[in-house]
Amino acid sequence: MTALALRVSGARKAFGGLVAVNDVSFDVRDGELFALIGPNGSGKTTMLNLISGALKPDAGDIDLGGAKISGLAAHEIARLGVARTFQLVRVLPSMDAEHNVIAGAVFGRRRVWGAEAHALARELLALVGLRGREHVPVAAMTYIDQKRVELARALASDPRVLLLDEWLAGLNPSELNIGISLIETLNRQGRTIIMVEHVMDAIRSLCGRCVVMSSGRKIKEGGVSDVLSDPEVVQAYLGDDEDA
Ligand SMILES: Nc1ncnc2c1ncn2[C@@H]1O[C@H](COP(=O)(O)OP(=O)(O)OP(=O)(O)O)[C@@H](O)[C@H]1O
Repeated sequence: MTALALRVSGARKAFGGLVAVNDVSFDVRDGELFALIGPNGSGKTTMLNLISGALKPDAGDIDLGGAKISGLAAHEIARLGVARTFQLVRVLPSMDAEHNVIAGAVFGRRRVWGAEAHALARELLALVGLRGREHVPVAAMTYIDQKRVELARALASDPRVLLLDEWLAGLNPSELNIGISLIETLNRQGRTIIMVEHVMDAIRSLCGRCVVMSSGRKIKEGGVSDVLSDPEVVQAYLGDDEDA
């Protein structure tokens, strides 16, 4: 059996009276492509923020490769091997694509500099479909290309766990197919990925296991096809539609 990459045990985070993440636990093993799903506002992004250290849990523990990371600062967690993309892309707009990726290489787990960092950046930009666009300022790129840059930057740190927060959102159907096969390629290369996603076809085709959150709680965990046909899960999503 492969090693444990990430363990979340009893994580809790409240914003005032609102418990956004309520006693959530799950394990992700090395090499897994794992989904965190649930209706809008169920706590998925907050859970990613707890893992990456953008927020500190009020209770519970998060371990990376068996070592406790909860409570550490975000930059320390990044160094230890957690990288992420954001729901609303965060790139350095005045810099070109290559320098954005180099920034990831410098601050992550794999610290490379100089010519090695440039070569790594070019390799990763090619992997995400941006060969030949290394020197385009990111501000001049389309949204999908900015997402690609952000993903390449996250990969540049060689993370043990990669967090993708709705990376496929906003893509048109052909971009979506490209995005899905890119994530599949990353996982086939051995990358451990936790994806928060609303595109269910992508979850079905990509992920082995998932956790479903609703109102801050984990309501289901298991194989994707079993979980998505579970009546409680269907009801959680239908309830969300009625609220919308
Ligand atoms: N910084 C914050 N301050 C106060 N409330 C917050 C904060 N961040 C999130 N929340 C609230 O916590 C709850 C969970 O939000 P979160 O963004 O984690 O959900 P989500 O499942 O990622 O939603 P979506 O699918 O819409 O992105 C929501 O009610 C949200 O309004």
